[in-house]
Amino acid sequence: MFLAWEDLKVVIPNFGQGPTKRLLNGVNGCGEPNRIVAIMGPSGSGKSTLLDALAGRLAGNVVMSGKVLVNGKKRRLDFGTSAYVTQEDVLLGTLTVRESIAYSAHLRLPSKLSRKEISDIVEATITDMGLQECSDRSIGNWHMRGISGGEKKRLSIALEVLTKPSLLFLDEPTSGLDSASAFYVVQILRNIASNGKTVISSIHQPSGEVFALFDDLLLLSGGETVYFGEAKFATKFFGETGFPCPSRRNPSDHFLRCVNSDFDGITATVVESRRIHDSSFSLYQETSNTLDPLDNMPTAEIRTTLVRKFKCSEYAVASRARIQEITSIKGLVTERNNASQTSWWKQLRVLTQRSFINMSRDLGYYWIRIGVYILLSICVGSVFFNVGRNHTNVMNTAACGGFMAGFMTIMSIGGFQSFIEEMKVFSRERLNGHYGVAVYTVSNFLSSLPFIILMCLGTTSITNYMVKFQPSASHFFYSCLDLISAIATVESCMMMIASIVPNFLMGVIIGAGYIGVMILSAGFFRLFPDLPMVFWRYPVSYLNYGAWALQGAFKNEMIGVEYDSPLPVVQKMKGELILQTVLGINPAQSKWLDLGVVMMILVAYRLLFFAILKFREKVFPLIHMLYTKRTLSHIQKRPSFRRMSPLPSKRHNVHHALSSQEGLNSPLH
Ligand SMILES: Nc1ncnc2c1ncn2[C@@H]1O[C@H](COP(=O)(O)OP(=O)(O)OP(=O)(O)O)[C@@H](O)[C@H]1O
Repeated sequence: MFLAWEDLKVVIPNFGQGPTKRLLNGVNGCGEPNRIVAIMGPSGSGKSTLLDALAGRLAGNVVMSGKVLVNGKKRRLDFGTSAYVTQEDVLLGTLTVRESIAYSAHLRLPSKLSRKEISDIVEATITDMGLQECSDRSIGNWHMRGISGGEKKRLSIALEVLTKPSLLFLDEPTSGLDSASAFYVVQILRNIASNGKTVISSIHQPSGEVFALFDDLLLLSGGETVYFGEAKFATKFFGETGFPCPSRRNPSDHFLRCVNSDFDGITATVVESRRIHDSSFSLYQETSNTLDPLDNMPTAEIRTTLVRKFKCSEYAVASRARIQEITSIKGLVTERNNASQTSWWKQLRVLTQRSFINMSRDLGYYWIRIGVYILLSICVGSVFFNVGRNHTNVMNTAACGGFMAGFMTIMSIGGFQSFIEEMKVFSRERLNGHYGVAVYTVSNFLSSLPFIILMCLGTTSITNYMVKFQPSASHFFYSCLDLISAIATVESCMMMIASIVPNFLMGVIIGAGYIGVMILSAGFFRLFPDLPMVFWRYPVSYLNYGAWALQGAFKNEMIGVEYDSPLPVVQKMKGELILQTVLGINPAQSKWLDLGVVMMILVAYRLLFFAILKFREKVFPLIHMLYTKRTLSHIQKRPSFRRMSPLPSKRHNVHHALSSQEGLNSPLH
């Protein structure tokens, strides 16, 4: 796959009077099969932004213009066309290395492959990535120590290269790794590229050995190109520009040293401390001669010189010719071999199984909650022990039911961290085209169901036994089903919140707020007839899963039961009468209707969850395209934007103004 990008600009628009911040400013480049392009630059120079722009993953608040051509055509690299390995390793920590690769293989490789064939591919990938030694170890999470950082990175790459994508993006694959692990990772990229793949990777500060493995180098500083061309000629370019690389220094260190303004501060401190230290031994004069010549020149000046000289250099001419050649390639079709080729049913089965295994191994997902629920049921059971059928105990029964339902639903927030982790894995896999949104929303529900059933069976049996609610099997069955539906509803709602706010704290606040409103409005603490008419009664109590679930539970417990009466003339009071007069609930309406409504709300939440994921995927890019068009037409009118040209000469300025008009008017995303 040939990828070329021309005059790429990424800006954060400023609709006020301030300047528009440019993250990338007229960047050109290309990637070809069998070659690795290394994107280097100091921190904040725009490496990740460039990768995101090329892969079509830019954040919603930025605007991009320019051309990205895939095999000579302007097209989006969307789901499944290429693979992207993010800087952060987003993995399910409870799985082993082999399991992770195997599930990924089953999710994406063609259904027609036999188990044996898939297993052979998995084993070959493990060997290719050098993961044999840790293949049966868990990846690790908050309560489990797992594999090392380098192994995690190789696993992240393994998961993306399983389907042999033609184009691979990697965002700082060696960050946080020691030099040996970093070399190993890049060596693997070298092997991938050598098999005809195009590899584009940002990299922070590679060692000399690692640098030698790259074919092309794109050096960025402040969003501008300092050098683009063959990596081996970069040293020559720096030498010709007046900044030769000292033989003792690793070339990549030297390039970064020239363009990283952070060194100015460090250099000043080093020079000063050396002066103080050496002068005390009268050696200052001698050692100051050994200082780097770069120490005497501000980085901004070096950078400007390099950017200017590169634009007029033979290296820029050569790379422009290469880009031209690539953009004029005709007749090559874009492969979509990275998208999943597995049937819907197989994906559902594999995803449900994987999610179930993850939930069963992650203590925080359900096990801790199940433990807390059981303890709580024992406590509530002892407080309301054998509550009895005296009319004075009617409110006790109601309080016990309300407390259990309220507490059990609000505790769903306990699983929020795990919901967010799973959503992150989903987002990564979805962007790389592993499976569809529908299959995910269904599989996540199916895998959580056994745990919710176990949780509700445990608590209902303890409370029912201790409090002595109606003992018959059908009543027990109803209580259990009622609680299962209520909890599954809240869990669906939590998943939905996790899909909107990927931030733990915000998610918990929003989730708690939501459940709080639902509990308060449910008549848990105020009876239905007494709820204020507007808002709490209409519409909230009707939209509230808790109100329906509790109403059903009261009917289940009280209909058909007689309570001792406080009046001497009437011996017994029917449960139906108490329901109507004391709790304001209509006994004529079946308890199964209440249960049905809770289930409908549950389905509605799952559908909403699906709709939000779909919306993000389909409608966001459209909204973003309109936003880009509007923003570009807005900022182009501003003189401050037009004035800022990356090109130095007058001739270049005219040419650039024309070409950028063309590019800016045709936003890609
Ligand atoms: N969506 C965004 N909104 C606001 N600022 C952004 C956005 N994306 C990037 N930036 C800013 O753009 C600059 C470049 O960021 P980028 O992540 O591309 O740098 P980088 O070279 O990859 O840095 P590092 O090596 O530290 O990862 C930074 O100052 C960053 O804060």
